[in-house]
Amino acid sequence: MNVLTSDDTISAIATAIGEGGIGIVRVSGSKAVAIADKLFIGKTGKRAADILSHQVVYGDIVDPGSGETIDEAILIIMRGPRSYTREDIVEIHCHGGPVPLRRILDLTLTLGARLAEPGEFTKRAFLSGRLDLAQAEAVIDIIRSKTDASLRVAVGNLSGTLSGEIKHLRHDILKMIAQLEAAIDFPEEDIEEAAAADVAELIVKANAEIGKLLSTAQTGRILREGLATVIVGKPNVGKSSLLNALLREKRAIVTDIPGTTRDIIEEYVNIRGIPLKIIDTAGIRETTDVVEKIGVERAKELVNQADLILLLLDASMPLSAEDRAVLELLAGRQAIILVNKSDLPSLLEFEELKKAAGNRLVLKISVTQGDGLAELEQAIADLVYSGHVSQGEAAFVNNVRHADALRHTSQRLEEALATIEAGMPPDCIVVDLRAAWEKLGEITGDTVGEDIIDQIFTQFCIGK
Ligand SMILES: Nc1nc2c(c(=O)[nH]1)N(C=O)[C@@H](CNc1ccc(C(=O)N[C@@H](CCC(=O)O)C(=O)O)cc1)CN2
Ligand SMILES: Nc1nc2c(ncn2[C@@H]2O[C@H](COP(=O)(O)OP(=O)(O)OP(=O)(O)O)[C@@H](O)[C@H]2O)c(=O)[nH]1
Ligand SMILES: [Mg+2]
Repeated sequence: MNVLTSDDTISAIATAIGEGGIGIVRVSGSKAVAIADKLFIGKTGKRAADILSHQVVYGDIVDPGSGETIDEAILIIMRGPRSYTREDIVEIHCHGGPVPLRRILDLTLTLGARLAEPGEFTKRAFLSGRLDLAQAEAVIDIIRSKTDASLRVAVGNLSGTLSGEIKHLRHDILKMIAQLEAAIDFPEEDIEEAAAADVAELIVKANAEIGKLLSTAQTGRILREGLATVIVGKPNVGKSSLLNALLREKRAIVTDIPGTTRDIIEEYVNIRGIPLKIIDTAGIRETTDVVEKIGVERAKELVNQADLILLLLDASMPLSAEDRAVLELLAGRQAIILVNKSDLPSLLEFEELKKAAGNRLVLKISVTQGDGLAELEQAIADLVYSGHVSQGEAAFVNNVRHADALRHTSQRLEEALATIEAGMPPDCIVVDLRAAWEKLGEITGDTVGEDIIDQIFTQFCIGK
C-alpha cells in the first residue's frame, strides 16, 4: 500500500455495485474539495468550495470537459478533521446505478484522485488515530455480520468495548513495570521482594481478566464466521429434508431414491442468532457410481473440517453396518445424533444406539412432522453459547487474531510469575511484562507491523 501523503486523494464507489435507490462516490484527501468544485454545480449556483462542512447541497454533476450533465446528486462535504478519515471527505450521492456511479468515479479520477485500495478509507481512519485496529476490524465485521447477535458483538467492538479492556490491561501492566523499576533503584533486597510479591498478585488478576475475555472467544468466532455444520448419514435418511426444514425453504432436492444428493449444498441459516453454515452431503455408502463416490469422499472430508456434525439415522430401520461406519467417522468430533423418521414404526434399537453413541446427545426427530426440530435448535444454541450470550455491553472477542494475541499475552504473564517464583531480579520480570504489554498492543494496533496492518485492510471491500 502507498504511504499516506498529503496530496494523495483517494476515490471509490462506496455503495454496492448493482441497482439501488442511491449510490455514493466517496473522495478523501486534500484535493477532495477542489475536485468536487470542478464537477458539481449547485441548483442555486453554489460551488463546492463554498459549501459548509456537514451540509447537504442539491445540484448536478457536470463533466467539466464536455459540459454534459451526468446525473443530479446531493453533495456532502466533511472537512477534516471532522470526518471518517480525518481528511477532507466529499460524498456524492447520485442515483444508484452502475453507470452513473462509474461515470462519476471516473470524473473524480480524471480530476486528480486515484482509485482507493480495499479498506483504504478505514485504514486512513486507523492511521489518523480515529479508530484503533480492533475497531477498524469491527467495521468489516459489521458489514459481514450474518445475524443480529454477530452484529451486536461487532457494534460493541466498534464502539470500543474490547479496545477499552485491552487499554486498561496494558495500563495495568505498565504500572507493574513502573513499580518494579522503582524497586530496582533501591539496593535493599526486601524492597525488591515486596514489589515482586505485589506484582505477582496483580499479574494473577490481569491473567484472570484475560481468561474471562478468552472464554468468549469460541462463541465470538462462531458469531463472526459461522458454525460450520455438516449433515451426514447413509442415503435416504432425510439429510436434505433436514436442510430444507432448517432453511424453511425447498433448497435441496428430496426424493425417496437413495443417492439423490450428489453434490455438496451449502447455505447459511440463522439459529437463535448463530449463523449456521449448514452443509448437506451425499449419503455415505459404498458405491461404484463414480459421481456418487466423489460425493461420498467429499462428505468424509467435510466431517473432518466441521465445527459440528449432525449425524442422521433412520428410526424405521435397524442400526446397519453403514450407520456404524458413519458413527466411527465422528471420533473426536463435536456431534449430535438425530434419529429421524421417528413418526414411523421404530426398528432402531435405541439402547444399542446409545451405547454406540458414547456420551453424545441423541435426539429423536421427524423432519416431515416437524417434531424435535425446536429441541435440535436449542441444543445447537446451548453448544455455542455455553453461557456466553452477548449482552452488548460486555467485551467480546470475535476474532482469531485477537484470541491468539490474548493467549500469547497470558503465556508471557505466566512466565513473569515463574520468574518471580524463581526469585529472579526485577529487571528479569520486567522483560516478561514488556513482552506481554507488546503482545496486547497488537490487538489495538499500537505494536503491530505494517505487513499485518496491510493484510487486515486488504480483506476489506473497495470503498470502505
Ligand atoms: N453517508 C455516509 N454514511 C455512513 C458513513 C459515511 O462515511 N458516510 N459511515 C462510515 O463509513 C458510517 C458512519 N460513520 C461515520 C463516522 C464518523 C463520521 C464523521 O464525520 N466523524 C467526525 C465528526 C462528526 C461530527 O462532528 O458530527 C469525527 O468523528 O470527527 C462520519 C461517519 C456509516 N454511515
Ligand atoms: N416418514 C418420514 N419420511 C421422511 C422423513 N424425513 C425425510 N423423509 C423422507 O425420506 C426420503 C429421503 O429424504 P431425503 O431428504 O432426500 O434424504 P437424504 O438423506 O438427503 O438422501 P440422499 O441425498 O439420497 O442421501 C424422502 O422421501 C423424504 O420425504 C421423516 O421424518 N419421516
Ligand atoms: Mg439428500
